[in-house]
Amino acid sequence: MSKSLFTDASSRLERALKYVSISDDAIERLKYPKASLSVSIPVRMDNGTLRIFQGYRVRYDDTRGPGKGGVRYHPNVSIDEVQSLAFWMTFKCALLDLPFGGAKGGITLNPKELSKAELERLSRGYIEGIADFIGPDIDILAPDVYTNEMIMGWMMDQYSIIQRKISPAVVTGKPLTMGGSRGRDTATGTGAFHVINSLLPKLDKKPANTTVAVQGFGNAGAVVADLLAKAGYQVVAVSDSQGGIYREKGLDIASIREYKQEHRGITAIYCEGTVCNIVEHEAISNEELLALDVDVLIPAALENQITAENADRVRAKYIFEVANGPTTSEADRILDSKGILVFPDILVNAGGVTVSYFEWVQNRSGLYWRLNEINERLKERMVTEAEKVWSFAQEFDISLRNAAYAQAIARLGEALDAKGTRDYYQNKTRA
Ligand SMILES: NC(=O)C1=CN([C@@H]2O[C@H](COP(=O)(O)OP(=O)(O)OC[C@H]3O[C@@H](n4cnc5c(N)ncnc54)[C@H](O)[C@@H]3O)[C@@H](O)[C@H]2O)C=CC1
Ligand SMILES: O=C(O)CCC(=O)C(=O)O
Repeated sequence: MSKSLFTDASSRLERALKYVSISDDAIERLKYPKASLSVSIPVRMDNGTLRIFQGYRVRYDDTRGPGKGGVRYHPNVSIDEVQSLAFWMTFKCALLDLPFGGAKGGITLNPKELSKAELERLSRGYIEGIADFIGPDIDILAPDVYTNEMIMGWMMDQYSIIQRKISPAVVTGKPLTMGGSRGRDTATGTGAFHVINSLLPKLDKKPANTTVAVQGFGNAGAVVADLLAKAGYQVVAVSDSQGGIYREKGLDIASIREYKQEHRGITAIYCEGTVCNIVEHEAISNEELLALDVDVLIPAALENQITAENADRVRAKYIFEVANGPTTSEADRILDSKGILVFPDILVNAGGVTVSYFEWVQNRSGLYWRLNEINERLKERMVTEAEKVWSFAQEFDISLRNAAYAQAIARLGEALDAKGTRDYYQNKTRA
């Protein structure tokens, strides 16, 4: 039987514990999710029938602050996946020193099959189901795969209706007009760009002689591809769920982004003003993209993409994980034995939750920041944490993943011990 995603995810905790000293009580607490909720969501479809959808929210840990994490709409969403994503959020928020714990949510569906009205009823129904489990000081939602600012707006509105007060801080990634933050839509890709652009020079890589392939051309992948191309990197391949495109001379990412917005798919296109032409390229599968002979590979779609089955075929020198959990722990060992450096998800994709934190702060203070203030603060945080992970890995000669986890675990251990085990309270209530 294959390992569950959560078993695989938690093996990262086990491995990194070697490099940090925290109490046995804290270790035990970190092995289990604090609370999980599963809800059935009845939705009246446009044709009059009633359909029941399955939704989840898991709050993995809230020792350092309220739970924080996105909501995914995807056919493969399961409690195992949501729990793993909530686990990763816990270590990500601790690594970036954000005053949040980790949480995540999801609904099992193919959102492309629903009309806009059905999606709205579903999103509001999800909030009805989990309203008692979330809140600005309890657990705060955000976008993830196949959810966006429109959906976040509906969720925030529904929560406010239930509470009978405007509660913008319960959801981040909202439309600007509903209290969203400038820069949240591009934050994940922008944060990843800063990590890549600040760490590659340490490996003597300059943009012009660095080729890049990006798997997943959504909110996270398209933005990082665009920023890398603008900075002079050679982005030679990109893909979405339908497959990918490869062009040895490099792709015009800005034109491909525009094309994708209008047509939903991707093609190698070059636009000058209003004139666009499809340029010669090779159509490749997602599997082929992962095996391209490039310097940098950026998985930015889903988990479990680089596994024991295909890790041996990876030829990139550096992997920057923009997706959550794209590399399995067995694949990690194979990549390591081939000398491929993996820059871990909990560092590389943390720009999204960092600007979500800024949005939450703005909602609570009522004072809204300019885009350049957001981007400067984001850059400063990402570069600082990337440097710390890099130096820790160098100092102890360990993988970047172990270095990132060790630092996050140290912060979590400190917070768990500061709260104590609450034995006194529990014994008293039992007596
Ligand atoms: N949106 C955010 O703020 C954050 C997202 N992430 C992670 O980044 C990854 C991507 O998320 P988003 O860009 O937000 O989602 P999105 O919904 O905006 O885009 C997903 C992209 O992946 C493509 N895709 C789906 N299945 C694929 C497959 N099997 N192979 C190749 N491409 C596939 C889709 O066509 C789409 O282009 C996820 O792992 C997510 O958890 C991580 C941190 C923050
Ligand atoms: O912005 C957030 O709160 C969380 C984004 C997210 O789901 C993630 O980082 O995986």
